[in-house]
Amino acid sequence: MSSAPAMPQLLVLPDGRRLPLDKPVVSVGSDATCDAVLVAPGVKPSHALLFRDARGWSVSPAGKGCDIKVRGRRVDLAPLEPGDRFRVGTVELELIEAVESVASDAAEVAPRRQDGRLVAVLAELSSRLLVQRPPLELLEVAMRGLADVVGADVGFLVAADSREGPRRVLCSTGASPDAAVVDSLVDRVLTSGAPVRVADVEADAALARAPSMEALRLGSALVVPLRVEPVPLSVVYLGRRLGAPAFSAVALEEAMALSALTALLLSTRRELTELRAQVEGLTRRIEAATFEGLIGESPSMRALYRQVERLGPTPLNVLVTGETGTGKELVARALHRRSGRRGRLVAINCAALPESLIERELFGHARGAFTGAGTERAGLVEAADGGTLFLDEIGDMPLSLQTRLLRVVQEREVTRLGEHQPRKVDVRVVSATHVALEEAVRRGTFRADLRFRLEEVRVDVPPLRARGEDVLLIAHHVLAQEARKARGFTQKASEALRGHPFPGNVRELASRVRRAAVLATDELLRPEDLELGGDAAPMIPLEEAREAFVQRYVREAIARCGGSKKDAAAALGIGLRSLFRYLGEGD
Ligand SMILES: Nc1ncnc2c1ncn2[C@@H]1O[C@H](COP(=O)(O)OP(=O)(O)OP(=O)(O)O)[C@@H](O)[C@H]1O
Repeated sequence: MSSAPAMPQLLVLPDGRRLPLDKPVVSVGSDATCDAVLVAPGVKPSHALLFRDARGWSVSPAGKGCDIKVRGRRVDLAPLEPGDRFRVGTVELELIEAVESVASDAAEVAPRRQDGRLVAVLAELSSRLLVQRPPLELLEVAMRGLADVVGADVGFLVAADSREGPRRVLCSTGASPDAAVVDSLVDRVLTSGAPVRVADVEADAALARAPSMEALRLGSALVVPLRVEPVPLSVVYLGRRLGAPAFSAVALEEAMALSALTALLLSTRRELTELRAQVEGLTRRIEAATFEGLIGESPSMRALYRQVERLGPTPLNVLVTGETGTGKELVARALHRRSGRRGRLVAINCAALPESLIERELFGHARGAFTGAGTERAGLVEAADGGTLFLDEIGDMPLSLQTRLLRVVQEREVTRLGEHQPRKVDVRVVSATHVALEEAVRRGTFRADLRFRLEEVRVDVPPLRARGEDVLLIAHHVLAQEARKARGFTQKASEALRGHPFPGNVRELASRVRRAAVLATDELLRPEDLELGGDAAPMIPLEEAREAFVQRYVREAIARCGGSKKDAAAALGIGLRSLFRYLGEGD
């Protein structure tokens, strides 16, 4: 930049258009936001980037799989000379020098700062963020942008892992980098975090002898902090050569503003990257933790999957028990799918229909069996022949119908209403209940013989609050299905989900997440979005509240012990096994 201004260059597009290369980085691709938009086979939305540095222009692919050929050879990075042709996908482009008049205009104005440069640099940085360049590359764009905006002849990005740690030059523009790392100005800014402007180096004898000033023959310098990951501490060092106008106070302000904006953009990018990684990690976990539509990786759910795998192929009638919304119907369907039975799964909810309707639906009827029975009709028992009959809320089956049902399970035959001749059926019955059938038997509302027939084996579905992290996996799964703006949960929301007792179990969780996803406007859902603030918690039985509190307290203790369950158990005065039990992760 200190030498005579280079001749402006143009990029010649296939249709003859000439794009002036008047910013430090020019993007090429099929996306409308690119500087050079090329809609052609083999051109990716963001395909190539042209950079300008002290040596001139270079071209590089904008991402993986973006094919670029210079002089017939595939390249990852190649310098470009005027007259060079290169291929982006199937399209050939050419770099040429601008005509004399443009060059002389530029030379006449010879601007140290060009209008719109700041905006161009920011636009460049944001568009790079969108194509997910590695952070170091982004820092380089930021550093080059800063140098460009303030009209510096040289620029370095110097980083250190600690205030006293060794300094490293991560990237530079305009000069060999070694000089800056031992500079006292760099030390000063790295230690204090405050920017420094030296308007006239020669006025300060000590500074004038500083290695960078001597080696690079600098007349003025700006050093500004840049606080962004992945380097804990970094500074941008900008210099103008002896004889050039000194950096003004405005230049320092501009450099600071751009540095702050860069930091903001890069930290947003980091948050987004983290969120993406979190979502990808969870998606993989969800895939690995899914069994026949049930999601869960907790020991209790894994035990359930094993039980379903074992029982599925047997002819045993299964009673599925569990609180409301725990997934009993999903378990019944899993049992059917794992049964290998060729018939259908036919379901009926015994609590949802009046007695007469259940009777007709289940057992079918002959023509004229009752008023309105214009035609004969097979019932659900027959429809489930060769398959599975799922009787949901079996505890609500009216006593009068229980005898007929007993015949189905005991004799394997069904008699339609209005008929006398039984028909043979081969059904396996899976029933579900959220109330204890023993209790119903004791009260006299359920036949003991029917209970034993239906409960040849029992599968207990655990409540959601006893499934540890499963709540988060299911929450993420529901959120992903909604495909709204919200893509994850804040740390606090995750904690609130883990701590909530969920009396309505998975159904309650799913509806909370769905509602929050529809209403929320941010990328991360907060506890308030899920209505998991203190007051909104529903009243629950004391025993459940106690369990939930203990679980939350134990989790908090683990967090306070830096994640060590052993230390947390010791601090709480309980054994490790008890700690796991309180966490709902079994003995
Ligand atoms: N482990 C799970 N993973 C993902 N989704 C689940 C899981 N368990 C249940 N669900 C979903 O939660 C909802 C309620 O499940 P389901 O109807 O099977 O519960 P249920 O115990 O039969 O309820 P009820 O006692 O009210 O009949 C359904 O939308 C179901 O898909």
